[in-house]
Amino acid sequence: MTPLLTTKGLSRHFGGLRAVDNVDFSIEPGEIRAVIGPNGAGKTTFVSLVCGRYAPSAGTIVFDGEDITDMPAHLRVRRGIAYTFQITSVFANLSAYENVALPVQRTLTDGRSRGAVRQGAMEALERVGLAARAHEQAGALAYGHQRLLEVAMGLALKPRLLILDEPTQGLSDGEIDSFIALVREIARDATVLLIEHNMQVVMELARRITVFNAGKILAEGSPAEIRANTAVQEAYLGTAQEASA
Ligand SMILES: Nc1ncnc2c1ncn2[C@@H]1O[C@H](COP(=O)(O)OP(=O)(O)OP(=O)(O)O)[C@@H](O)[C@H]1O
Repeated sequence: MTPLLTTKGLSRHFGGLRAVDNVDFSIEPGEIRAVIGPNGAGKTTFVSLVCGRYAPSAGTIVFDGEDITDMPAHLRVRRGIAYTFQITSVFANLSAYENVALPVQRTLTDGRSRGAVRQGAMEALERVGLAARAHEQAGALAYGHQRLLEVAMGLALKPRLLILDEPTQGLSDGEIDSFIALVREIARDATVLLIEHNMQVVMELARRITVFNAGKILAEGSPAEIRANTAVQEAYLGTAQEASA
């Protein structure tokens, strides 16, 4: 199968720091891929390069056969790459509906008809279970609902690749279970790249896991392979266990 996204030798330096260092990565269409690794490993920087928020210091990015290395972020959105931020980024003073209507408008090239905006926005809110709260002010929603609203904002772009950066951070156990079901549903027609610290979410959702450490890919494999990998245990799972002990 032809990969949906491939990076070759992708690097981003901040002064002397190699935040992302010579990364060769690829993801197949329809996959749910988890990206894990200790704090500061370079995960957010890596996906920021993919979505065009940062320019790489070196390397190439190919999306669906097209070299997008130098493409501005808004054109990558048009190609189907959507990114939801690590930190809640909803517009607090707008309604849930208005938050989702904005990205819907970005996808419409046909004069932004009100009917099409409404349909796209309501569809995205329904998928995350927020349709009944469409007219509530986003800033007044519960934290878990704000995170779901962000996912709806990503879905409103009708992405082919949806990048979720720590989407379950701050969610309750019940909300995490619903979130797992939601990502499975999203993956029926999109590829999902998920940066995630919660290992239960990672192990349940991902077919393959990519482990970052110090800007490089330390390991890649199935959940079982990653669990059994001693280098990963030392670099990440070990510290995670210590942290939760
Ligand atoms: N804009 C920036 N300027 C300077 N250094 C940066 C910048 N963005 C990230 N870094 C540094 O790059 C390294 C990688 O950071 P990054 O946020 O990509 O890691 P991460 O794996 O996403 O971590 P976390 O799990 O904590 O989100 C860190 O040392 C970070 O301090």
